[in-house]
Amino acid sequence: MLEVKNLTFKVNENGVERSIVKDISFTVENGEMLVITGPNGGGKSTLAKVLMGIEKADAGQILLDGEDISEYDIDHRAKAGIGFAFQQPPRFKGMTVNKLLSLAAGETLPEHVCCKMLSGVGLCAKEYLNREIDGTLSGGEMKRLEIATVLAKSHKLCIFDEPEAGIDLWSFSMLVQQFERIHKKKDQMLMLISHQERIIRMADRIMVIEDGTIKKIGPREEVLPTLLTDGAGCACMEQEM
Ligand SMILES: Nc1ncnc2c1ncn2[C@@H]1O[C@H](COP(=O)(O)OP(=O)(O)OP(=O)(O)O)[C@@H](O)[C@H]1O
Repeated sequence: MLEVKNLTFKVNENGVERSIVKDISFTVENGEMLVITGPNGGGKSTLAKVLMGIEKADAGQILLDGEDISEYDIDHRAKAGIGFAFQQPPRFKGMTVNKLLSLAAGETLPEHVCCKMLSGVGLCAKEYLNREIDGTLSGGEMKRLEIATVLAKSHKLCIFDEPEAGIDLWSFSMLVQQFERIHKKKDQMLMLISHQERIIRMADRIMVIEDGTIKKIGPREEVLPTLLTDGAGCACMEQEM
């Protein structure tokens, strides 16, 4: 279970302090899929970064299965069980796709396992397995590789920030299937930040973040209809792909 208590994150812009995440508290139950949505600039990605340890909270507490991880750095949080896409996968000479997947999994993966992972995110394994992670990969290919690295091993909590961004319809469908598969097993918590109706519809609970605060949180059946009718909700939700 993830418990987030009174989380606050501020930035200093030209000497003026601004709260981007304002005293946010919520929980994610074991096996639950929480989808976070809301208008652009509301603070969703920042919240994710604070949870991952990329940004340091100014106040508040984060507990993962009762363990206080608030002061942990990124590596320590990853070890504690938080999985998230590499924002910038390592791009040094010799880092191939299969090496990256093995790195993410924490063990040397046999080729057939890497192939399965790549197919799962819509990448044709044969073409990618030995390819170097460099500037020749397209944005959509990189995004899917990032997602494959998160899925490479089981975590207590997986965080995906707009997994739909920049990927084609076919790959998006494959991703949705991956999320459904993980969700069905109920052994990992999933936190997905998304504007996509198809992803929002998979949620057990939906949390709407606006202006750094939780505007709504509740079961899908309760919150989804309000997104469809609410002005702000409509603005933040993209049509089904
Ligand atoms: N380090 C920073 N310094 C200054 N402002 C920041 C910083 N990080 C985020 N912001 C601002 O905080 C606000 C929230 O940004 P964030 O990326 O978290 O929003 P979001 O809800 O994920 O938006 P979107 O739906 O567009 O992805 C924005 O106004 C952004 O410009």
